[in-house]
Amino acid sequence: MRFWKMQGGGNDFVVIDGVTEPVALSAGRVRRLCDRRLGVGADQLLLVEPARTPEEDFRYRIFNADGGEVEQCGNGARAMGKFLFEKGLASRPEVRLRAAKGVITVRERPDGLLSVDMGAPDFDPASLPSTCGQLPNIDGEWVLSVEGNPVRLRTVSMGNPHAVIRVGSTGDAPVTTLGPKVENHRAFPNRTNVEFVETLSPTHVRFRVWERGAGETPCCGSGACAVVAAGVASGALRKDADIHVETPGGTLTVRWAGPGAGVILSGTVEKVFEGEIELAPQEE
Ligand SMILES: N[C@H](CCC[C@H](N)C(=O)O)C(=O)O
Repeated sequence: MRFWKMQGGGNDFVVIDGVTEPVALSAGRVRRLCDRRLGVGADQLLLVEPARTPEEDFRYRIFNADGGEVEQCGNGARAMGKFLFEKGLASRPEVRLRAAKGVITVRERPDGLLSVDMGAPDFDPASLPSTCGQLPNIDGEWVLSVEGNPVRLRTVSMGNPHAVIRVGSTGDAPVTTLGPKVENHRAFPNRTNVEFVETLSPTHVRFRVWERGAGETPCCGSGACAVVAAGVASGALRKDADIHVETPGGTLTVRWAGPGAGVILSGTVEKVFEGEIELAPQEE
């Protein structure tokens, strides 16, 4: 099976062309391809397939390293756009991708950055889905009990679920301890991504992320969108302005003009290498 290895902010992907010829992907095959010892290694696997309706140019499918197919991936959309442009499957400067929760448009900017309109955020906890709407709410934050301890968070759906937790400093945030407990909390029937965010100014945030189905990753595009949407909703971040979003793997620029507007995610993305991998048939 041929693939491209790509990364954006250190969030890395195996990208597969299912347009030129159909590709069958079982959860086991996805886990093998994403395995950093037994396969290529990646946070997610991205598969592009032919369009099914006139509203999109391609169908865009996302699988986490644990093999589960999910609704959205922002850095992945930017990588997929570059893949399609470089392989000549789409003509620059833009391409419409049908993700599980709607069509998103990826553009290559004159400065070479790839940007994507991720669509409007949904702050209704039920949209994640989650039962957080039944919890106490303090200043717009749900108070979730995690092993008896109160954790304040905002829920944001970008198509995929996000729980955004404010911290004093990302450096000592409990990403690997509290992250999985929130990811797998019964309040999130489909689990959730968990962001730990430190606001530095109305146009500058820093966050670390525990990703659903992948663990701590260096950068998360949809997470950056959720962080900025939550920050604008709380008044901590400026509306309709370029927000500088720092992650351990690199920086992204995110802009949200407010309710009803799409969240625009921009940043670099690169092809690391391309290759071919033999997979045993039993991994179908
Ligand atoms: N782990 C995410 C999918 C990948 C999101 C992230 N890599 C991004 O750039 O948006 C989820 O289960 O919803």
